[in-house]
Amino acid sequence: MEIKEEYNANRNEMRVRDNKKGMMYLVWEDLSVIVPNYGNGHTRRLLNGLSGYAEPNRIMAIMGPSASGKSTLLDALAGRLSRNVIMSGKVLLNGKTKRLDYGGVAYVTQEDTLLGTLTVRETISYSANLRLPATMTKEEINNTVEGTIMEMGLQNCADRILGNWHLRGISGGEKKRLSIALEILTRPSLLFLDEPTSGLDSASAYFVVQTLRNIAHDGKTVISSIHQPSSEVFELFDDLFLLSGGQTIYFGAAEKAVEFFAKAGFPCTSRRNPSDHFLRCINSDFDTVTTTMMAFQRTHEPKSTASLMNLPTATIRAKLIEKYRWSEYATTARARIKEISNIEGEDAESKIMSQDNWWKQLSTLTRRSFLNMSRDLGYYWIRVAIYIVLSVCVGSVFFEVGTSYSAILARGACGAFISGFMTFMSIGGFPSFIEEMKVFYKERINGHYGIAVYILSNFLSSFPFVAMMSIATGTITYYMVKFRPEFSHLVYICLDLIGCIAIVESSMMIIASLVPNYLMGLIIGAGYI
Ligand SMILES: Nc1ncnc2c1ncn2[C@@H]1O[C@H](COP(=O)(O)OP(=O)(O)OP(=O)(O)O)[C@@H](O)[C@H]1O
Repeated sequence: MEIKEEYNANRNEMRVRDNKKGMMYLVWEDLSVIVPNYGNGHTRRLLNGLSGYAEPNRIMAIMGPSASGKSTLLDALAGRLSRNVIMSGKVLLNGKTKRLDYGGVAYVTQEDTLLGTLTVRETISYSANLRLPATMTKEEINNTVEGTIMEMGLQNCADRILGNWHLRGISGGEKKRLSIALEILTRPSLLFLDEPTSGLDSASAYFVVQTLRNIAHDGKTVISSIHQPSSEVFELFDDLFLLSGGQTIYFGAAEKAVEFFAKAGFPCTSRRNPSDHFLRCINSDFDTVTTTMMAFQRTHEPKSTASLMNLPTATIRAKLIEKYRWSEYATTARARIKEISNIEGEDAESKIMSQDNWWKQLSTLTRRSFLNMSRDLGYYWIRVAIYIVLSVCVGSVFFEVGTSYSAILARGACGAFISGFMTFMSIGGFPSFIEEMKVFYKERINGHYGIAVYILSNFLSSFPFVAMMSIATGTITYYMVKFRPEFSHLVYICLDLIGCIAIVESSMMIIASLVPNYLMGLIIGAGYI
């Protein structure tokens, strides 16, 4: 109870601060996205001349059949389109043309990118320490973390690990709620969500959208794509953008969508879920199947739907597009777009500029990375064991290699073995490393921290493991083989030096097993620079 009260007090404080920062009005006009080289030199249109707006205190649903362009629209608005597509048209934030890769904007992706070795509470806590203002005290941060856990209904799994490819952890729905929790933690002024309710049961979906609605009605702008919401969930949305094949079927107040469909000649019966009805009218993916099923369906469907069955969906879709274009809803939307385009809000604070707590970020990332490495068996522990076994093997084969003539060849072979085996084994850390890279990429694109902080934190967190592996393997091999240069023979001096170099090199190669971390960080970093 106490935590909840303190959490609310913190939230009120953040609310006042955020309101000072200003609200976010987003407008897009004649927005098109094309793929120029879509096989055989064809061009494919993913979005076709879309116009709309999103304003504070409202939550918008982007709905449409699969592959209708919902994620592409969200990506276009959030400035996250992939490089192989071309965007045209205008996207204005508070009346200005800008990329949205700066402060106050958060994006919850469809895929949950999380570190499987951490618990729910740890994940939220590290994220809070990375992103909440440096002025907040430890207690305030803890209260915010606990409050967010409660808000997303994650109390029961707060201390369970998330799980990854070899560890069973929390469920998919809990992961989804955690991904949302991470983004709402800082109460962003503009929040994009790509299918936040996928994988959730109907009650969880309702509570999640209810929370998003509360956030929106707190002066924030929330835009979310959603697949088939229940009627209760649908009612929570203020605005609706209905898409099909990258074209606008309807844009306006969600409660008026049913009226639009009725006026267009495709009414939804009172007992039918409106979102089901809309999708049924505009999903033309199965038109050929529909034709063969028509006869069967006409006898089984409710009356209003049966009337739809007489037309192929592509025809219904084309009619709706045309009706919307000349409707009062489109006229109202155009007028509001014009109004909002002229609203001059405050600039969003740059994320890069807001990174005033560099040291805090470095220590948080280092601790998180160290915890991840130490908990993930595959990252270092298994390799430490294998390296030690391998050095004992190599040491036994070349045990006290001696100074005879045949020892010349043996020394050469030993050097080759050491560097070969050890280098090869460095690949073992890759799966864990790839998981971490995905998290880094997501956090980097969301502007949580800079590349330099990430690379440095990686170096610091992996240093104890590298030192342990190098010392263990290098020492074992050196003492078993007994590379001690015989100063009377030049050949031995050379070979032993090479052997020693090989041991050093193998240690370096173990360090090189970390190099991917640095290299990838640098490569990605170079991409950003
Ligand atoms: N970068 C890209 N290059 C080529 N095709 C793309 C690209 N991005 C999206 N597409 C295509 O555009 C279409 C729309 O994709 P999008 O992910 O926006 O659909 P969606 O409505 O979000 O679908 P779903 O509900 O299934 O997630 C798909 O056919 C997809 O293959």
